Amino acid sequence: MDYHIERLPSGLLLFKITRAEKRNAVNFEVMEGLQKAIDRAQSTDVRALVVTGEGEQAFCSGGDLSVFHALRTEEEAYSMLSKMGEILYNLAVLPKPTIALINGAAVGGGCEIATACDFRIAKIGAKLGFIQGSLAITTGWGGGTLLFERIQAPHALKLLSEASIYRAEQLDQIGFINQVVDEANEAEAEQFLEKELSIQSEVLSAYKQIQIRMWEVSRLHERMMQEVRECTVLWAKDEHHQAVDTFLNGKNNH
Ligand SMILES: CC[C@H](C(=O)O)C(=O)SCCNC(=O)CCNC(=O)[C@H](O)C(C)(C)COP(=O)(O)OP(=O)(O)OC[C@H]1O[C@@H](n2cnc3c(N)ncnc32)[C@H](O)[C@@H]1OP(=O)(O)O
Repeated sequence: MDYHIERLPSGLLLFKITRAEKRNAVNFEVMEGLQKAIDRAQSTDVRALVVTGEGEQAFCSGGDLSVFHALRTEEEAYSMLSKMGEILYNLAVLPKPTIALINGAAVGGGCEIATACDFRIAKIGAKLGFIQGSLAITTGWGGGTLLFERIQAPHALKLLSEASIYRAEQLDQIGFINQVVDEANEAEAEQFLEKELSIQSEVLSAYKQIQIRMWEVSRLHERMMQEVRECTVLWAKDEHHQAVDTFLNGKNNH
C-alpha cells in the first residue's frame, strides 16, 4: 500500500503517505487513501486527523511526475486535478481539527495538501515551496485558493508567485507554519492539540463550522474548482510538459 491509516490511542487518526522512495509523491492510490482517511475521520471515535509522510526526508513532493506526466491533454489533466481538488476541499471542511505534520520536504502539491489542513507543524529545517510555477503551471488542487484563506494576501501572492523553496522557520514568521518542532512525530502533534483534546468534540466541531459557513458564503469550493480549471489549461501547454521532461530526464541521467 502507498499509504497507511491508523487510529492512535489519543483518538487522532493518522494518514501517512508511504512512498518515501518517491519522496511521498501523490499517485491515484494515495488520493483514494486520503479520501478514505477523511471518511474514517467522520467517525465519533476520531478527535482529529493528522496527515504526514513516511521517512525523514519528505512530507510530500506533490504529484507523481512519473505517472502524471502521461496526462497530456486538458481533459486528461482536469480528470486528475479535479479529483484531488475535491479531496482537498473535503479535507479543508472536515468538521474536526486537521494537522499537516511536515516531517520533511513539502513541495508543489505537497504544500497544497498542507494548506488544506487547519494547522501546519513542521520539522526544523524542512524545505517547503509552491514550486508549481517552475513547471509552468499554477497550483492545481485548490491549494493556492486555500493559501489566501490561511495567511495574509501579500504573503500568499509572494509564496505562490516566487515558486521558491523556503525553510519552515521562514514560513513560521508569516504564519503559514504554526509550530516548528524537532522531529515532527506523532507525540508533537498530540501535544499541539493537547488542550483541544480535553474539550468536547461537539464544541470543536461547532467552532470549525463557523469557518466552514464563512467558506460557503465566499464560495470556497467554486473558487478552488476555478483554480483547477486554470491549472488545467496551463498543464496542457508545451512549456509544462517540457519542464516535467527536464525534471525526469535529469533524474534519469543520474
Ligand atoms: C497540482 C500539483 C502538481 C501536480 O503535479 O499535480 C504538483 O505537485 S507540481 C510539483 C511536482 N513535484 C515536483 O516537481 C517535485 C520534484 N521533486 C523534488 O523537487 C525533489 O525530489 C525533492 C525536493 C522533493 C526532494 O529532493 P531529494 O534530493 O531529497 O530527492 P531526489 O530529488 O533525489 O528524489 C528522490 C527520488 O524521488 C523521486 N521523486 C521526487 N519527487 C517526485 C515526484 N514529485 N514525482 C515522482 N518522483 C519523484 C525522484 O525522481 C527520485 O527517484 P529516483 O528513482 O531515486 O531517481
